[in-house]
Amino acid sequence: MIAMTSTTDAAPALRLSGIDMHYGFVRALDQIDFHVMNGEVVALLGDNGAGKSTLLKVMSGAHQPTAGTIEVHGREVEFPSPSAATHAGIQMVYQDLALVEAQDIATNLTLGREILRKPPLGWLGFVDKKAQRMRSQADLDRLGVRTAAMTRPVEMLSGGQRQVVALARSATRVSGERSGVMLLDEPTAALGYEQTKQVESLIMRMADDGIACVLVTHNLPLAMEVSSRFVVLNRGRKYADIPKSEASPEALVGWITGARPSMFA
Ligand SMILES: Nc1ncnc2c1ncn2[C@@H]1O[C@H](COP(=O)(O)OP(=O)(O)OP(=O)(O)O)[C@@H](O)[C@H]1O
Repeated sequence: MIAMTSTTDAAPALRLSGIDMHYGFVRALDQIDFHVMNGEVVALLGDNGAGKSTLLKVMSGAHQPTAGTIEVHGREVEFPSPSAATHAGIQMVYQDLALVEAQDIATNLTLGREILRKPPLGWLGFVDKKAQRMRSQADLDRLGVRTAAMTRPVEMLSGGQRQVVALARSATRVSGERSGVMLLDEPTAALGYEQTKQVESLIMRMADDGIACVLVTHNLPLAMEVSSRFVVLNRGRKYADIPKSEASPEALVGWITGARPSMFA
């Protein structure tokens, strides 16, 4: 259920306040405040077990927080399920796990937004494969993504190519939505140089289109390249919130390893 309060355009695309999350006796998140504006890429950094994935799962409706509130464009919301978050314009990239192996790239890119053939075949649910291929290719061209031929089944793609297709699919779903928020969990894990560069430019293009992006990654060069702000978690607490102008790789490593004192304790 989505509870509505007032909305303002200056409000963050997504804001979390006072978020606690427990796994049994483990306190994975402790009073986390977080926000991301439209057109901003926020890197969520931290050592193993810091709470990054848990926070992303709270944002995507996969986990319900023990305490705290979530707002989308100034409206207080509740995400009892991932579909409630998707309905509010929040897309989580599930990488290759959510692709349909036996189907081709175009079919995967248009899942849930199929183009039907003209009636009467369209009334019976027959899809227009040619139109789907053309739209998928146009979407990928617009996003600057190059993969295999649109007719290639996903099961014949490399792990890296699958990741790029999954990311592109989320990008096409979220683009054009005023409140679009993209959640990316390690989007370049297992990617080669060329595909990592494609993912970098895809993230920057989404931000240019006004999409709010939250990037969880251990890949500091990627984070430095695309992010406008860096939020560091440490043992479930927000440890630092650093604008790009103050961030250097050395400083970020210092915050991640806990060597520097907290600005926000
Ligand atoms: N399903 C679970 N059950 C119990 N504890 C969990 C579960 N998932 C995560 N945790 C614990 O919650 C804390 C935060 O884990 P989380 O996966 O969010 O960290 P992370 O920052 O994403 O780590 P990594 O970089 O290693 O993926 C850790 O102490 C972890 O052991």
